[in-house]
Amino acid sequence: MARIKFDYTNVKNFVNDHELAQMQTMVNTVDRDLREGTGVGSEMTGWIKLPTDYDQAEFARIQAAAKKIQSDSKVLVVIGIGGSYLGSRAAIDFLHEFYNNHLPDDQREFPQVLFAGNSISPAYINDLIKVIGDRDFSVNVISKSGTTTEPAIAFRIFKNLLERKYGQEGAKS
Ligand SMILES: O=P(O)(O)OC[C@H]1O[C@](O)(CO)[C@@H](O)[C@@H]1O
Repeated sequence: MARIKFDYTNVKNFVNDHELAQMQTMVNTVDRDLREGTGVGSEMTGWIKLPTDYDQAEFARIQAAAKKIQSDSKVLVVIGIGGSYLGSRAAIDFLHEFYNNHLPDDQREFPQVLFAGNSISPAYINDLIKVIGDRDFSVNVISKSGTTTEPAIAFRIFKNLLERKYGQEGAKS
């Protein structure tokens, strides 16, 4: 795995060597706790092994779904609130140029990604539906519990729109 290098050369004008050495002890302890799962809250650190230890079959299913959406949709509506949508938003933000989402369809390599389900504003949903227009769209619902009110409302609205546009069976694929 590629290693991340921390270049603190410029910090040396402000922080003395002995201060950095003191911090090293703390860094070593935290590093060991994270790697060995011995620290407080270690049950929440499964993400550390994600780059190498993950469900490969599930990953393949996600990649196949992404390819299908890229081939048949101009818009992907990501429904979720809080941590359940900010992960995808962060990944999209760091992988794309800033205004990628605002480019015309023929200048974007991937579908426009729009977000829903993070409020109960009917105006927001109406505006979003207007932006989608008559373009083909897909929906990705992200919810750990499946019971959160805001995404549950958005899911019902977009499920209805998908069924009206593609029929009950077509809406599922
Ligand atoms: O993923 P769920 O179950 O819809 O829950 C969403 C909630 O979970 C959190 O992501 C974390 O508690 C909140 O920010 C958000 O309101």
